[in-house]
Amino acid sequence: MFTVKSFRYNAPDPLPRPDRAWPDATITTAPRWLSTDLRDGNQALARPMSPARKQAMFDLLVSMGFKEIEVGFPVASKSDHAFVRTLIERELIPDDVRITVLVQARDELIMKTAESLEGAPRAAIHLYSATSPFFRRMVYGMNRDECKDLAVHGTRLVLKYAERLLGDCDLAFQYSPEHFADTEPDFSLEVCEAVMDAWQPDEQHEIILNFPTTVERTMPNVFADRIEWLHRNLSRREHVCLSVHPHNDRGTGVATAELAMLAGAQRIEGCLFGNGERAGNVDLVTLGLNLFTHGVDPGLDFSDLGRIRRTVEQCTGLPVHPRHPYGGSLVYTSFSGSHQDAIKKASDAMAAEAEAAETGVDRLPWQVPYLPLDPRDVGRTYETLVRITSQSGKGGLAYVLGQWQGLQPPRDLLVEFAGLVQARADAEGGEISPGQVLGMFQREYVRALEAPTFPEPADGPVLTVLYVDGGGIDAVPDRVDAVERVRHLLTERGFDLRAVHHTDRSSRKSRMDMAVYAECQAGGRAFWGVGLECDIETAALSAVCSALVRAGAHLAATGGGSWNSSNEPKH
Ligand SMILES: CC(=O)SCCNC(=O)CCNC(=O)[C@H](O)C(C)(C)COP(=O)(O)OP(=O)(O)OC[C@H]1O[C@@H](n2cnc3c(N)ncnc32)[C@H](O)[C@@H]1OP(=O)(O)O
Ligand SMILES: CC(C)C(=O)C(=O)O
Repeated sequence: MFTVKSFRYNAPDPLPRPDRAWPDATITTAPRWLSTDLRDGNQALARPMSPARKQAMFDLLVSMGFKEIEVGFPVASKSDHAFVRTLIERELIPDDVRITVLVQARDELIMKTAESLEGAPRAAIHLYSATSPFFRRMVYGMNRDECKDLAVHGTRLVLKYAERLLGDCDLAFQYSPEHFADTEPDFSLEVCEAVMDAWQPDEQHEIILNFPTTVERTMPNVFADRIEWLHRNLSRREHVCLSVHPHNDRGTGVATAELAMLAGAQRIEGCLFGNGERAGNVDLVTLGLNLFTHGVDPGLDFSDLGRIRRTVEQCTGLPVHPRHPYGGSLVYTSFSGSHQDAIKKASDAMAAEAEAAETGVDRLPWQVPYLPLDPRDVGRTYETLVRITSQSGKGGLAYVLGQWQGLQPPRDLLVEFAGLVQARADAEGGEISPGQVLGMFQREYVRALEAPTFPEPADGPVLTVLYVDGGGIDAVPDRVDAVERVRHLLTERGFDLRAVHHTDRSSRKSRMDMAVYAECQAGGRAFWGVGLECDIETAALSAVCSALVRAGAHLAATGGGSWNSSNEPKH
């Protein structure tokens, strides 16, 4: 039985903050980003990245615009060390990019780490030591002072080896009190102050103080309170870059990072698509595109998110979840009818607005419901926007028919067709692909007219309405004439044609590409037929023929009567 174990687990104490200001703040600029895909991400893989994959990841990060890239833990393995050396010796680090390497506060390790950076034009050493009471007691066996001394000692060692080995390098320094979120706030501050006393940050030498959740155990607001408290209480604040390193154990890494920014964090460390230890590091794709969708420049290029996803999947060997925010294969796809209907209507409305304003849709504010952004802004197409299942309705079918064939069937036809598609989807239980939708539409409504052959209309159905949609009819100045020609043609043949409509904005592309939808009433219900032909007359005849044949077949099958369906034309 699953029982609550409050003796084992409890919420960390919040920091009393009666004067918190972050809830009223807004994010107006992007933070500095550090990608730790090649370090925290890589160390969490069952099969760490090969040199080629590391290089592909590095190239991707550079191409996206990352300026700070943690490239490994050089003393952890030969391959981490070799990768750092390759980047330096082959001069693969762009001038505006700083690589970072991680190391523990241990003499031998810091020396080797500094050695690994020899020849680098610019780099950062990232020193970490744990500060939480758990860790002090269970792992280090240290009291607070000893734990603080460990961090200070490590900082002095970085200074010592930097001076000895890295004189020509523009070297930055970063310190992380590991398990910060589980550490007493006053102790975190005390350790950071002591580290700063050793590093002596000034205008020329900032210090990056990086606060990790390490294991996410607090709610984002509790973390934000801590960050705001540090932001206000750290000395030498103008020389400190306040950085955060959220993990995602509670599934709130993104919220933690965003609230931390409100609270004063200037830099975020994370991984693309949230790779990293356990439930991952904070996802930089989501964070960046959250900014983008609020109109804030993330400073990172997400214009080809498909390429980013494929590269990350190849490098890590981990698939991105289909529902992953912004990048998942399904996140711009809607299956349910009312969503599809709204997407179709809003897309059409935006296209009309753009046309009226003589501008592109991409110049208008995004106003399509159920879609967080225009998929084209991240290099995704509209093709998979709408997928048809038993949850779909006429709006979705209108979208598919419009998108794939430029067809704009009238509403009543769509209502009928939706019934047919839904019956099939219900029976088969799966998705009906666009190809299947088009095939069903073709088989059901469209009949090629090899010769202008007709069933006799005499004692049968009444042809009520025609909808004409064609590039030709829109393009030619005599479009009224064209419609009149059709009316004449059909009435001459004895059809009682009640109305002819034509589309205002044709989606058919060429003059030779006409769509005509004909409705006839028979046996108390409507039957639709569609003609897709090169000229309006043939398309109209074809549509009428199809509607009549369908009506005739139905009446015959239901015993509702029939009419003379001779194939001989009247004329
Ligand atoms: C939250 C994070 O992601 S931190 C990054 C974690 N990444 C890694 O651990 C990958 C790289 N690390 C390694 O490959 C190895 O741990 C090495 C190469 C650095 C060291 O290996 P080993 O000497 O065999 O040590 P091992 O990892 O088993 O034990 C760690 C020792 O370092 C101490 N230690 C752990 N963290 C730190 C630290 N930040 N600063 C100083 N000492 C530390 C431990 O207390 C332990 O001490 P002990 O030898 O007295 O028991
Ligand atoms: C080294 C630090 C920043 C870390 O990875 C963590 O605490 O999660």
